[in-house]
Amino acid sequence: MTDHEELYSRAKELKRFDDTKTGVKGLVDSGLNTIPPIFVHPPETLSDLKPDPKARPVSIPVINLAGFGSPPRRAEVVDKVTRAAREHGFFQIVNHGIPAAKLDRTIAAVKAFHEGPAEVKARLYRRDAGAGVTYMSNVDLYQSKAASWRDTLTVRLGPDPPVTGELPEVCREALVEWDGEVIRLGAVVMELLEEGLGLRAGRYRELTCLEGRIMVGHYYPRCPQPDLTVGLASHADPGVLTVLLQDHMGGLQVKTGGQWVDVKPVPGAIVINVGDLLQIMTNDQYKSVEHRVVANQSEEPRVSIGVFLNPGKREETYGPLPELISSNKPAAYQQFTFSEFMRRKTGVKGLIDSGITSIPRLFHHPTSTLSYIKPDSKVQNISPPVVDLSSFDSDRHTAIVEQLSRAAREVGLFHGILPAILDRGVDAVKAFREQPAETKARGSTAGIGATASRTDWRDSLSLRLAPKPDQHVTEKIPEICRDAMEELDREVLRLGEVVVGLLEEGLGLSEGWFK
Ligand SMILES: O=C(O)CCC(=O)C(=O)O
Ligand SMILES: [Fe+2]
Repeated sequence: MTDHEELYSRAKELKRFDDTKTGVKGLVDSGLNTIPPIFVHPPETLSDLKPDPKARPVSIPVINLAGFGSPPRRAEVVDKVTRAAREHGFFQIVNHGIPAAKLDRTIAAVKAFHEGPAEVKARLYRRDAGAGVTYMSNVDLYQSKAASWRDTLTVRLGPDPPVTGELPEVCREALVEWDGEVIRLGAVVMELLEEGLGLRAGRYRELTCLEGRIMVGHYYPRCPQPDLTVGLASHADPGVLTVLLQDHMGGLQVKTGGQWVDVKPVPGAIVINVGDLLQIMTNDQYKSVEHRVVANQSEEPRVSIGVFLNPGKREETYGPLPELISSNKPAAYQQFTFSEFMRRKTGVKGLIDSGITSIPRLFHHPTSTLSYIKPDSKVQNISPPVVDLSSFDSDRHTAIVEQLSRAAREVGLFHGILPAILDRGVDAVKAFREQPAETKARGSTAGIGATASRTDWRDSLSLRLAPKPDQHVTEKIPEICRDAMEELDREVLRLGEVVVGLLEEGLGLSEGWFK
């Protein structure tokens, strides 16, 4: 299969899976023993899943909140919470005041939804970011390189409270109650975290940090090939703080000190982690760290419920708090609005336009990738050959075939030249990118992909032009670049035929062999 055919068949498989509206649980219920190829992760992800024999014993702190309200214990608790947020960005809390029975009830309610009637779930199955309640498998199904073994119920809880009637009946009461507990607990933790930085009490409240809440109820069914996929790919949470309730199954891992560490389930504990925005607001004092969930290999499904606490005022500007900036610690980030930060569809350009001077953590690549990018001093300066195709049907023909074959064998890269059309194509794509964010958001697939595992410094406008471009498709091309894109497509096809013909000749193949 060519790369293009492979992409095309993958897209069809994704759509087919999505259209079942029964998620990964539906696959498991159908009794399969191998996972579909769309779930197989690339080798670099899979090799990183294996336990590291050189790993040092590190554990994520479990902090006892008992007595945190009164002076002698308070300082101790503040110290522990602050230290954990600085070192690991993750900690668990016990004796937080929420009875164990309520934790169990919340988990059971989400489990009951996932294990409930397929029709109820199918009715909520939609990829509509604006909807209050949605059920789907893999929020980034069409953006990620590989799908993960997990289904999710998502509920928008704030700033506007959900229309409770939209919540599935089986978990309605439990989730509304859980939201109340998270608001109370989120405030306790934010107060401890701000006290540890010497901030004035209630600073987070002024910044509406707990008002924009999104709840995700994840369901990780048994995976028949847990070595080939993951439950949730490595990512950092974009918001301020995440309050996470996990059941007793385990599988959540955090990257700390360069190694993956299990967040072991502790009865009655709640997991707290720092999000990107809190790292930014604290000017890098608290860390938002990468975490992931391995695929569940047990018969019993794993259930977890995360609540992401985000600012309610999305148009307010956020950035390092002035109290945390000094000449020793200059601002590591500029101010930007939360919607600028979160609105996937404004893409990287949206971030640049908002005036950032350092790139948000979510764009940082691991050092293992970055070391490849450094120039290698031992390598000579080689650049892809430029082959001049003008008058290729004249006496230069043999020389051109020779040059192209050599370029394809040695470097695999070269280009023919169509200067005017190339320039028009490039200008058209630029014109598209410079349009107002709303225009682009309408049809664009560009994204900053905050939930994707890694993010690159690029936005893309993708147009599916083959195998059969038709009127319907071309009409969808944004008008501002439609003519130039169509012209470029025609030229690329023409050039492709010429180059392939010359390559066939260079290899001694019959004319039309590739076709
Ligand atoms: O399922 C879990 O334990 C982790 C969930 C998570 O990290 C998330 O939803 O962002
Ligand atoms: Fe997360």
